Amino acid sequence: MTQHHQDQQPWSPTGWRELPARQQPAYPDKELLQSTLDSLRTLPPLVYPTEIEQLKKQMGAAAAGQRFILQGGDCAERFSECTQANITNKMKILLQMSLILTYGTRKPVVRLGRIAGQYAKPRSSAEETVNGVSYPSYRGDAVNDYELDAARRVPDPQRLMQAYSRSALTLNYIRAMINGGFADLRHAFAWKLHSIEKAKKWEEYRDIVETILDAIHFMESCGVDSYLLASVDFFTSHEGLLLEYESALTHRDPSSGRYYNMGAHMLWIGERTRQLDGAHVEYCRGLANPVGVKIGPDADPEEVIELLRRLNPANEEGKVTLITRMGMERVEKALPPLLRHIHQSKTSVTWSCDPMHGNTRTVSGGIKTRTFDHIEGELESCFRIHQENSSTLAGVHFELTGEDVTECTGGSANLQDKDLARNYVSTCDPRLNYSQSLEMAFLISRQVRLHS
Ligand SMILES: O=C[C@H](O)[C@H](O)COP(=O)(O)O
Ligand SMILES: C=C(OP(=O)(O)O)C(=O)O
Ligand SMILES: [Mn+2]
Repeated sequence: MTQHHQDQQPWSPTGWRELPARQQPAYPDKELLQSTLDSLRTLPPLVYPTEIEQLKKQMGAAAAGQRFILQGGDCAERFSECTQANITNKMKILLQMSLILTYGTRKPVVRLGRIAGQYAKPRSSAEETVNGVSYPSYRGDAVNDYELDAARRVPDPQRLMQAYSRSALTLNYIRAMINGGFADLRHAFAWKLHSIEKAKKWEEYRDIVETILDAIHFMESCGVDSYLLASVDFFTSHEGLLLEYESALTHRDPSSGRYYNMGAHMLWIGERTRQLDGAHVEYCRGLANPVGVKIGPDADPEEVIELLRRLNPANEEGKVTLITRMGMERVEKALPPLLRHIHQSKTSVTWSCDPMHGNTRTVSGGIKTRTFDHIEGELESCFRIHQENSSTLAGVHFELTGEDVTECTGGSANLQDKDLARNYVSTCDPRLNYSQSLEMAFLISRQVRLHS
């Protein structure tokens, strides 16, 4: 099969098995894997095709500058964190950020959580060594246990079923909250989090909410019905890493004949698994879902164009989002040629910036962190470079949490490396905490206004 003809070949949800698949768990118990996948295939989908199409339309509108995408959540969700408090706090920070962004940019925000399925992680190294002992690396709760115990680090297929169930439970609660009016703008003061006293930006947020509430009261007193403010669209996404799991959740929609991954509204392909002739690209090319691809600083522009042709042969708007994650230092050199080549190729792309993954540094003791100023630096460069190249940055992609964690340094509380140990909770990459996330939303609003 030649590279150029692969996209014309027939596609099936499991056709990727013919191609090399990176970052897949080596399950010792193959029979248990098969029976788990068989059960997963029979279970009801988590999302519905019309919702997926709705998101694709919104992503297309964002590419045209009519909307702005906020994609965010944990690096790795944990099964143990599938609790009311945890889900509520994540929704609170995402809703607060989206309100700040809507107000600041005057654009509707596409709310896309890294949530309800973000349970699998690609790793740089297959093993980690602690106190001279080697263990298989933790690959997310869908694969193995975080606990440092050799037996518990062995990939267990039953975890796939737990991942599906926890995703369903999480999404069920999100839907209940939204249907119940939790996202109603008139309740924007109630999205208060415990760590509010520490969030210097809360005052600024409160002023925005007061202005919005005044406007709503004015509208209502004019007789305008404001019931529409009671509900919002909220979509789910995760890295489409574990291909056996993802293909078990892929179903043909009988009314359109198209295949949808019904485990999430959007999937993305990671920087480590986006090889042109690899299994992840092959799997994703047959999906009708919007698909993201992470793009690091070493990506070859011609290869990215080929990737776009492969993933989006019909050049459908909103179908592919390129999420650049180049790092503050490398973005200046690496992004402009990519934008120019893709512009010339006339392929339709939604551009997003992940200012987290190119800015990771390890401090003594082996803790991974990211500096607020570096994150902001990449984001600002990205906005400017897009404008200089007549391109639109349609959204942002963040690892963040509503909790008061100490994982990234800087921000208004000016966390230092020495503070990281205080409340470092993430099992993989460092997330912006509640106050840093709020602050970031104001910075993004400013950038969107400056560059549109
Ligand atoms: O979340 C992204 C990757 O899984 C993560 O950055 C890899 O981390 P590692 O380099 O510690 O394996
Ligand atoms: C693995 C991730 O990112 P990347 O593929 O960009 O390294 C991630 O988003 O957690
Ligand atoms: Mn990550």
